[in-house]
Amino acid sequence: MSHLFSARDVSVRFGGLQALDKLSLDVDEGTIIGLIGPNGSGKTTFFNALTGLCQTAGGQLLLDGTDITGLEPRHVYSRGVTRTFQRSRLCLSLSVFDNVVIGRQNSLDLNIVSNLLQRGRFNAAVRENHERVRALLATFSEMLAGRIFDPLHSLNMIDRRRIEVCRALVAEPRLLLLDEPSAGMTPDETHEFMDDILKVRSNNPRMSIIIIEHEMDLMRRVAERCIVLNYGRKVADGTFDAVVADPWVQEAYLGTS
Ligand SMILES: Nc1ncnc2c1ncn2[C@@H]1O[C@H](COP(=O)(O)OP(=O)(O)OP(=O)(O)O)[C@@H](O)[C@H]1O
Repeated sequence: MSHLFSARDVSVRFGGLQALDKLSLDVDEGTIIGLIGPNGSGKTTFFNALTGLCQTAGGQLLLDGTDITGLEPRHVYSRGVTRTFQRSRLCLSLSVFDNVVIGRQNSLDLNIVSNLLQRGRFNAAVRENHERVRALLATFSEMLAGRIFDPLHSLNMIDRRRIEVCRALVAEPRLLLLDEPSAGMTPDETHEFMDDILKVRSNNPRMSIIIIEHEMDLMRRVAERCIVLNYGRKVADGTFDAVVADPWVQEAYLGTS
């Protein structure tokens, strides 16, 4: 069976540290995969390797069977892999609209001269982008959509996270990578955010999502499959219930054995 994405024996080294050690995993179209593991187990490194932000020392990253190993981040992005970051990369002084629309940079004409000369085309592009961003914000709430031109710094934590997700979604990815999206949220906000992810999923049934999370309730609710890393190696792969029942996972990660 062909997979949307596959990692084959992917290794990453930082000097003497083996951050990923022959990691192999498959992601099918339209699935949500949870990636869990202790701090420093290589989860973010995997996202960085996949999005071209760090070099691999071996192995292959395949998107639809095409080797994307070593591609520059913008080329991975234009092939339909987008992401959020553990630490926010939003620009607080810009508007919500600006922060989201920058995710469509591949389709924006940023040439001032051509935009001045072709005002009709420019205005149509602005209208189209406005409608697209507004519709995305409305996925989360009409209230957020109504704040499209507010400065980002006026939004609370959960709405900022939603903006990061919208920025990753605006390019209509095939594979969305979410790196600890609930970090810094209260339990109530985390609960709301779970509903958000499920909404995103039902609006984009063919898109696949890999989500790194320490919040186990969130994983239980949204992830169809969980993969557990430890010291850069895959140590478990299965449904949430199967993975958390694994004695190794209980002892090493959940501390409940
Ligand atoms: N750029 C880098 N240079 C050197 N070492 C790095 C670099 N990036 C990550 N590491 C190391 O690689 C290992 C894996 O880090 P990584 O951030 O992928 O872990 P993680 O599972 O995402 O952890 P966390 O849950 O804390 O975010 C860690 O030991 C980390 O210190």
